[in-house]
Amino acid sequence: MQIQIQHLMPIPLKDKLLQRTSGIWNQDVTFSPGSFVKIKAPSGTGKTTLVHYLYHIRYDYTGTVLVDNRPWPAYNKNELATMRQQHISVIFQDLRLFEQLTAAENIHLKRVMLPNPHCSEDKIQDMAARLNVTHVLQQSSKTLSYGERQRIAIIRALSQPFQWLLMDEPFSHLDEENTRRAAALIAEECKARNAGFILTDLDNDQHFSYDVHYQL
Ligand SMILES: Nc1ncnc2c1ncn2[C@@H]1O[C@H](COP(=O)(O)OP(=O)(O)OP(=O)(O)O)[C@@H](O)[C@H]1O
Repeated sequence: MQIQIQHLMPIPLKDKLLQRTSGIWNQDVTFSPGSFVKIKAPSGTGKTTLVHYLYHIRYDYTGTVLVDNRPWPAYNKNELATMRQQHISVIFQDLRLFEQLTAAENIHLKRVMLPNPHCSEDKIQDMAARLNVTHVLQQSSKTLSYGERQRIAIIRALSQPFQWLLMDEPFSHLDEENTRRAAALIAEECKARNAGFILTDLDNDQHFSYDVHYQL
C-alpha cells in the first residue's frame, strides 16, 4: 500500500513553514510500501501535525494525502475504520491509552477488534517480556510511568495487522536498552508483515536501518 503526499501544507503554519526548506511540506513525496522512513525535525515544525494528517484525524491542510492512490476524503467511515484496524497502525506522541483500563486491557482492546484476533495471548505476553513490562500489565494505565506507557502503546500498535506503522517520537521516554529492545521488536514485526513505517523524531539516530531520511 502506497502513501503519497502532494503539496501538503498545514494551514495554521503556512507562513512559518514557507520560510524554511522542507523535504516534506509543500513537496510531492511517495512513501513506497515496506520502506522504513525517518522524518527528522526540530520541535514545533509539525511532526505531530504530519502524523495526524497521515492518520486522517486532522484536516486543516491544503494539498493532498493519497492512500492507495485515493485521497483521504474519498474514504467513507467504514472504509476509514477498516484502514485503521487492518492497514495503518499508529503510536501517538501522547500515546492515548485509556486511563480507566489496565495496561493489558488497553492492548487487548486493539487485539480483539477484528473477528479473528491478529495476535495470540502468548504473543502479547512475549512482547511484554521483551519490553520489560510484564509486571505492569495488570496495573491501571494511569499509574504507569510515561516510559512504561510508551512500551504498552508500542505493543498495542503491534498487536493489529498493518501495512504502515506511523510513530511520533516513540522512544522519547525510554532508556537506551529499552529503546534498543523496542526498535528490534518493531523492525521484526514490520518485516514479518512486509510493512513499512514512518517515524518522526527530533534527532538523528541509529535505531533502525532506514531506507530513506527526510527533513521536515
Ligand atoms: N490546531 C492548531 N492550530 C494552530 N497551530 C497549531 C495547531 N496545532 C499545532 N499548532 C502549532 O503548530 C506547530 C507544530 O506543532 P506540532 O505539535 O505538529 O509540532 P512538533 O514538531 O510535533 O513539536 P514537538 O517536537 O514539540 O512535539 C506548533 O507551533 C504548534 O503550536
